[in-house]
Amino acid sequence: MGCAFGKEASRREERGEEVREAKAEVGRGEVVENENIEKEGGREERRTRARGERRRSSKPNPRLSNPPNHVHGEQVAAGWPSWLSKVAGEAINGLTPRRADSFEKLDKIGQGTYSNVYKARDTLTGKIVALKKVRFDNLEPESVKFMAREILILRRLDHPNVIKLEGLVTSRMSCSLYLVFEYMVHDLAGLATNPAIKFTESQVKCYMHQLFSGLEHCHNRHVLHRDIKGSNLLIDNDGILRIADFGLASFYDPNHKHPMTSRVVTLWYRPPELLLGATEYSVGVDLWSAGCILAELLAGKPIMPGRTEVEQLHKIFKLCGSPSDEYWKKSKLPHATIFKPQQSYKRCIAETFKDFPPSSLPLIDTLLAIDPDERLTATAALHSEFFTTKPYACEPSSLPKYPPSKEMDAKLRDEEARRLRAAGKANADGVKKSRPRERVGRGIPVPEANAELQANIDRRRLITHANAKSKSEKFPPPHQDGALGYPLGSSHHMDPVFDPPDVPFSSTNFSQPKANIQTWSGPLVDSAAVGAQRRKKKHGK
Ligand SMILES: Nc1ncnc2c1ncn2[C@@H]1O[C@H](COP(=O)(O)OP(=O)(O)OP(=O)(O)O)[C@@H](O)[C@H]1O
Repeated sequence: MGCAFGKEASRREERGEEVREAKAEVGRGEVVENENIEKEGGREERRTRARGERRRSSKPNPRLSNPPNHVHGEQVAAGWPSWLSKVAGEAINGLTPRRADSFEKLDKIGQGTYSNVYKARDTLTGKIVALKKVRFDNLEPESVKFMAREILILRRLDHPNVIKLEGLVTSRMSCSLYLVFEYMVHDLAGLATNPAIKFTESQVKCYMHQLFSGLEHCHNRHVLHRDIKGSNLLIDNDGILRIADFGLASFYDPNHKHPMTSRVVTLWYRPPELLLGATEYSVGVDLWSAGCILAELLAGKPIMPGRTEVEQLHKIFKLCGSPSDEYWKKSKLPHATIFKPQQSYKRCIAETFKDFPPSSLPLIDTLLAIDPDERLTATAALHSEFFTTKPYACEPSSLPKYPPSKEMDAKLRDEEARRLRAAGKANADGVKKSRPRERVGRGIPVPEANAELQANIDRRRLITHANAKSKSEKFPPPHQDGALGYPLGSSHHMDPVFDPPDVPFSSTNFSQPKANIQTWSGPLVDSAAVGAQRRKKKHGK
């Protein structure tokens, strides 16, 4: 997407339109379900109509509209702040807020683009919970509406493999809102990236079975998650996996395809149709991500860690084959002409993953189909050979009890390792100075994928802080994506030069996990200290 968008985006930025356009992108994308969320007023509506885009109905969407006055009054009387009831009345309908002082905050356990997550004790029940504190910049209606959509979606779902919203915490005078969830001690990314943990085939089946069951439920309830990745798959101490973070999720209508934004799903797990700009898509997007996760669990590392959208598509085509001419013609994807590779690639899933259990290959093959219509549904995946041949999925309760492990811990571990490597390198440099010949023939270091991911996350945070809180801005705007190694104004064609050499997936070892794994990853960030640091920075600016 690099430079065509990049130039356009810089021009827009010059005109001061970037933020507005980002919102409009979401507005265009989700006209039907989120009509009232994403429309900003008459001007936007006129623009949509002028484009001739389909609108299901001119009636307000009752799920998302402001409540009538008497409901608003009732909600305020029940303890909800007026700003929340005005903008997100439907999302909180029928609920009563819990008071913040009925929870005891214990630790900060996670940080998202627009939230901080804390471990806390419910003082009424003694239960340990996770409190997701949603940040609102000046109570901007846009960000409140996004959070309202997340709440509405969470309330629509009820399944053992989907995180359960247990309540909301706020008060009439409060400017913040906490979402209460059951506390989950691990996430799949944290476990999968722990070098001390190697999953067996039946353990991989156990996690994947739970993922497909959760996805089946979401899709049956007409919810697309749109950000399936390891760090959003939370796992408790009984081995139960729950799909979490519905911040990018959307309702969809399987019978009436409607346009949605293509700027969703974390890059490594983003399907080709979204990279190519598709705005009409369906459950296939989540199934592509699930296919990436299945292969990642078996390989022991992410299978397509692209650094830019261009590089991501290139990695996809190299593994999954470049699309046929028929597909290019049929799909009419907006960026097809820009991204069509000059060279065609043969699909090589079976060769690349030759060491994987044989029953996994047909499943991976169909989940990673370039054409989303060819991907299995979650229900079909659950009935696939992968789950019906031995070794069967183990029981979640038989999974080993791991020490707490989250992607955040893995990042801290990576940072520590990097720090140690840097320190070692500094020492070695001192030594090398006296022995220059040793430098000859040194290997090229393996690219640090997580550093890229971290850079992305940091940039996402920057963007989110800088702009209005549109969830579509979680991903770098195209002109910034260009800055990641795809210079503005250079060729749009994918050139293998941009793709670092891939490491083959050859030595996967399905060994039993070690019994006594002690890989505690250091103290969690002290929220008070972080808060103080942030305040300092803010005032320092
Ligand atoms: N129920 C929970 N139990 C334990 N930890 C949790 C829970 N929910 C979230 N977390 C932790 O907090 C982190 C951020 O939560 P979440 O992904 O919901 O927020 P977000 O702002 O939408 O994040 P992102 O920017 O990644 O989309 C998660 O990666 C996870 O580590």
